[in-house]
Amino acid sequence: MTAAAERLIFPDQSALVNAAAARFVGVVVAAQRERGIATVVLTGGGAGIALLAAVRDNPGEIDWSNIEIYWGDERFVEADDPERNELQARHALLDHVPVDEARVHPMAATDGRFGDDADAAARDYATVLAAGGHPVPEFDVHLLGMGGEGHVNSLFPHTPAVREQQASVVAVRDCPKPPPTRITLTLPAVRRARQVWLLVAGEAKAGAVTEALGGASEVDVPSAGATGSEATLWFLDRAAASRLD
Ligand SMILES: O=C1O[C@H](COP(=O)(O)O)[C@@H](O)[C@H](O)[C@H]1O
Repeated sequence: MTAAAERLIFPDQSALVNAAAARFVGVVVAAQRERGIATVVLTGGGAGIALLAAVRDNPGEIDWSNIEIYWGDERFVEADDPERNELQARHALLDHVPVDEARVHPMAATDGRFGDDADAAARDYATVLAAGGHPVPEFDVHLLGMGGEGHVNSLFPHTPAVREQQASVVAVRDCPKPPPTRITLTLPAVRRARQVWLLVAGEAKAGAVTEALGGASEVDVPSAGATGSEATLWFLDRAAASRLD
């Protein structure tokens, strides 16, 4: 089942990030109370990393030993490259809280076990996702940023990756946004999440927001296909929402 998208509009990115961070803490704590463990998917990008820094400032009652952490996509570069979504997430949050490293699941880097074989790295991450017995866990929340052309994770318009219906994770080459080689969860994997949150700020994204929420196809505007089974929340600042009715 897919939930109708809900729009939450804030004056600016800072207000958006603070509201999303507070809600993220609430979802994690509620999942830990209900199921003992929370399962989240992190994203890169400006708002996604800012959310992690805001959670670091106000972590509420999160039990850091009982949170499984995955990434929705990764730039396929060396582990210490500042472009890595993992590295940015570690600097913003994970290096500062007592997470259980066995529950932190970064995607491979080019200086890791698969070298520059992005397909092998993607296959490996599919195995990581499947370790719990389902091809993809039922994530409590999957965070997403969105690019100005509507990309989410590393799913760009009109690419094989955004059309992928079988694999949970694929390698992507020749991305229009650098770095060119990436690894990404596919839309069917994103849709395993109970809640999908899109964190979108800035006028440059207003057109894609309007198209995604106006019924565009996911091949044209990948964010249109990013939905959760229980909730799909669009956290928008006024600029990003400026072309909505
Ligand atoms: O390249 C990426 O871009 C998106 C959006 O980033 P933003 O800075 O425009 O918000 C991001 O969510 C994704 O994880 C990342 O790899």
